[in-house]
Amino acid sequence: MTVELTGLDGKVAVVTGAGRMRSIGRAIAVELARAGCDVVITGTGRDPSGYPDDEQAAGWRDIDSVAEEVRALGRRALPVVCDVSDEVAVEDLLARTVDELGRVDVVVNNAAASRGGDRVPVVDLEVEAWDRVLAINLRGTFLMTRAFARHLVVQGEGGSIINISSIGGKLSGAGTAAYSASKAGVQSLTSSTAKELGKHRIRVNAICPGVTETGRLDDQSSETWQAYVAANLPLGRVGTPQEVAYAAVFLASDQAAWVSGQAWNVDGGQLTVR
Ligand SMILES: NC(=O)c1ccc[n+]([C@@H]2O[C@H](COP(=O)([O-])OP(=O)(O)OC[C@H]3O[C@@H](n4cnc5c(N)ncnc54)[C@H](O)[C@@H]3O)[C@@H](O)[C@H]2O)c1
Ligand SMILES: O=C(O)C(=O)C[C@H](O)[C@H](O)CO
Repeated sequence: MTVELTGLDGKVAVVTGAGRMRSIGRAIAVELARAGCDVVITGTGRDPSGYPDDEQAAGWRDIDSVAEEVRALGRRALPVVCDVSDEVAVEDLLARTVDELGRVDVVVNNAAASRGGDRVPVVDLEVEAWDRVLAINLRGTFLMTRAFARHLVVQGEGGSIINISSIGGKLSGAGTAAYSASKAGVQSLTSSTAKELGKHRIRVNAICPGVTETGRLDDQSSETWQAYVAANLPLGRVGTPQEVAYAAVFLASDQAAWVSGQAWNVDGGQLTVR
């Protein structure tokens, strides 16, 4: 017997932070399109906080290529520049989605940043770095959830909100305080909103990826990396963006109709039940 994932044909999905080729957001956008969704792909083209790095600019670079991949699968694609930490930009994103694609069914809050807060102990952490990471990862997920959940409630046909957290939100490491706190906050927000929105048949879940092979891993030296993998990953390898995307497609589908409020580790077995 084959279990076919259903309920996504002709639905509209929004995936934030999907404007890079080697990324989890791009893989989710493509797999949702393959499952039948039209997809709004968002990325940033600027850094509103003026933080000195190219993390935001790079988030827009490949957005048209990702949109082309979605169209090649026979689905509509709408690429939009949107900084998820900006309330007005998020409201504009909702308006454009509904104007141009007519509805919303699936929202994937994937956009995130860590730079400035990476490998910095709390005693050395700049307030600006803390604020920036929390603004994008947690405030951004809140703003997106609030705007799109309001619409889903009025639309009246249920929906699925999927928040990309991290195992780092469950297993806070030294030097990752801002990022880990933001991802733990995303899990807490997932729990609250799942309880509030269940009566509208809106399901809210988090996915907690472990180390996944995206552009973010480019600066890992191979020796350190092999040692990390050997010590921490029972399956002996890091994950692929597509493997995280499969979990997102399942959570978006009708086959996950009774799954809500969960924070699902997709991590090669790094975190296990206690
Ligand atoms: N790669 C991993 O090992 C890993 C592990 C666990 C969790 N995650 C999570 O998976 C998600 C995707 O990560 P990725 O590895 O594909 O990295 P990524 O950096 O390619 O993806 C994050 C995207 O968010 C975008 N972004 C940053 N600030 C934004 C803003 N203000 N508004 C809108 N978009 C913004 C970035 O430009 C980027 O395109 C993130 O939530 C990340 O925390 C990744
Ligand atoms: O969230 C990320 O970017 C990760 O790579 C998750 C890490 O595996 C986790 O923080 C390790 O403790």
